[in-house]
Parts: sequence; structure tokens; C-alpha cells
Amino acid sequence: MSTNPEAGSGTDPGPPPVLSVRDLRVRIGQSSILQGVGFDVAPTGTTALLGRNGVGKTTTVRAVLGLLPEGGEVTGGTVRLDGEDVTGHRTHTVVRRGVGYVPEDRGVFGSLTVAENLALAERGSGPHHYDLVHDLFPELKARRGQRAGTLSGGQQQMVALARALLNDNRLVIVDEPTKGLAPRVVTEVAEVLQRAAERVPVLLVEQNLAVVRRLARDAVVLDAGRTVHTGDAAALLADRELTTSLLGVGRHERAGQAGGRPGEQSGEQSGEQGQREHATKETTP
Ligand SMILES: Nc1ncnc2c1ncn2[C@@H]1O[C@H](COP(=O)(O)OP(=O)(O)OP(=O)(O)O)[C@@H](O)[C@H]1O
Repeated sequence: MSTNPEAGSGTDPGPPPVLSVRDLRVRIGQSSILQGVGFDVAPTGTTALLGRNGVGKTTTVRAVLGLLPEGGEVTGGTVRLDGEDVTGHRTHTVVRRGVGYVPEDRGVFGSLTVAENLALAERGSGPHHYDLVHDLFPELKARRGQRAGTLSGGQQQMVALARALLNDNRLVIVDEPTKGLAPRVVTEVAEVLQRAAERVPVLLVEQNLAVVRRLARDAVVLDAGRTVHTGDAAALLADRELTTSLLGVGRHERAGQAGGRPGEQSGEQSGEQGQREHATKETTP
């Protein structure tokens, strides 16, 4: 387990990372939001980007994607995709280089059918991997004529992931896919993500540690706009002291004290570790 955020995901150099972020700094308006974010995403499997609410996870992925809000700018550091410097590049350039993005709100068009949602996601002249998408999510083929807005949360997440997998992506970034979902749907989404990660590396922003435990091999933890830990996800989650200090797990704070979002999580908690906390949580995947 690494305590050096700049060291990447472990000591074994292994295959080169698909995404490499170093000392990334972002300002939005007058505020310094990121002050030194660094991590690698391995070319296979799932890397989880973790941290309490408001530490800069979404800002990090949006900076990688050139999607910072108005008044936001990258003020330092580098972002490399397969070794190529894409720091501060515009979104269409980054996307064209093979990055799929599933935003927190999923970005699915509710009034359009499943087939239309997929058709709209087709990038350039292809190839477009309909075979892969239908192989991974046969349900979407069966429901291709159904309006996406009438699908369950889990099915909509399938559409969102399918949109990202349809194109030749080297990396898919998924932001809080289980947020606000009932435990049954969380399980469904975790299965979908697991299937997706067998085909393309995934950078997953996730606060549900049961989902992280199930899916992620590597973990990156941010705190106050900086990387404070990188390493093996299972080892991090097995270390009560670290999860308490880095993620707030196990602290019996009153709702809101940890910057949490009480009431956001629907359904019961699994209590996998017999814990209830607010910023980072355990819900049955
Ligand atoms: N458009 C913006 N203008 C000003 N500040 C912003 C803006 N977007 C985000 N921030 C601030 O940047 C910080 C990091 O936010 P960000 O959404 O990246 O955190 P996060 O770790 O993804 O949190 P969450 O888990 O709540 O989504 C927060 O303090 C937030 O208030």
C-alpha cells in the first residue's frame, strides 16, 4: 500500500497506466479546489476514486475531461492518457482520444428510446460495438424500443454505460453510479459495472464501500483537494485505522458533521462492518 500519492498504484511498475495524473491543480473562481492530485489508472480493472463529500473527486474527473465549470481552470500539473499529454485539452479532444464518461446524473435522454440513446452516443465513423453492448446487456436489446425514462435506475445505468462502451474507449470514467439508489438497484448497478470493467478499464468515483470492495483493485483517496493515499483497494478497506482517518468510516458523527448527505441514501445499510457513517457508506452491492 502506498502512502506516496505520486507513486501511483503500488511499487510494481507493471503495465503502463492508461491514465496518469500528476500534481493536478484546479482553481474555480477565487477558490483553489485541487491542490495536488496524483494517481494512475491501471489498464485493466477498476480503480476507485474515494474521499468524503466535497474533497474534489468530481472536479478531478471533470478536469481530466476538460469539463470544468465556468471560471474553472487547470493551474498546474499534468494529465496523460496512454502517455500522451492531454492537460487542459478540450472535452471533444479528450473524448476522441478514447475516454467515455458516465456522469452522476447518467446523461440518459428519458424521452428517447434505448436504441435512440445508443445511436446518439455513436462517435464518428466507428467502430461502434453494438455486439459488445448487447452481449454485456442483453436486456437493452430486448428493450431497445422502450423510452429510457421508463426504465429502472439500474437499467438506466446500463444505458449510460452502454453509451460509453459503444465506442472504442481506452478508459471509462463513472461518477457515483449508485448514489441515491435502493440496495437492490445498487446490486444491479454493481453487476453492470463489473461486466463493463471486464472489457475496459474503469475509473470509478464511489462512496459505497461495499461496491468498492466488490469492484475495485486499486484505490485513490482524496482529501481537501489532494491525493492522500493510493494503493490496493482491499488492503485499504481492511484497515480500520486508515478507513477511519481517510474516509471517516466508523466515526459516529451526527448527520452532516462529516459533510455527509443524510437522507440521500435510500434503503437500509448492509452493516457489513457494523458501521454507519455519512460521507462514505456501506450498502449491499
Ligand atoms: N462550480 C463550482 N464553483 C465553486 N466551487 C465549486 C464548484 N464545483 C465544486 N466546487 C467546490 O469544489 C469542492 C470539491 O467539489 P467536488 O464536487 O469536486 O467534490 P466531490 O469530492 O466530488 O464531492 P461529492 O462527493 O459531494 O460529489 C467543493 O468544496 C465544492 O463546493
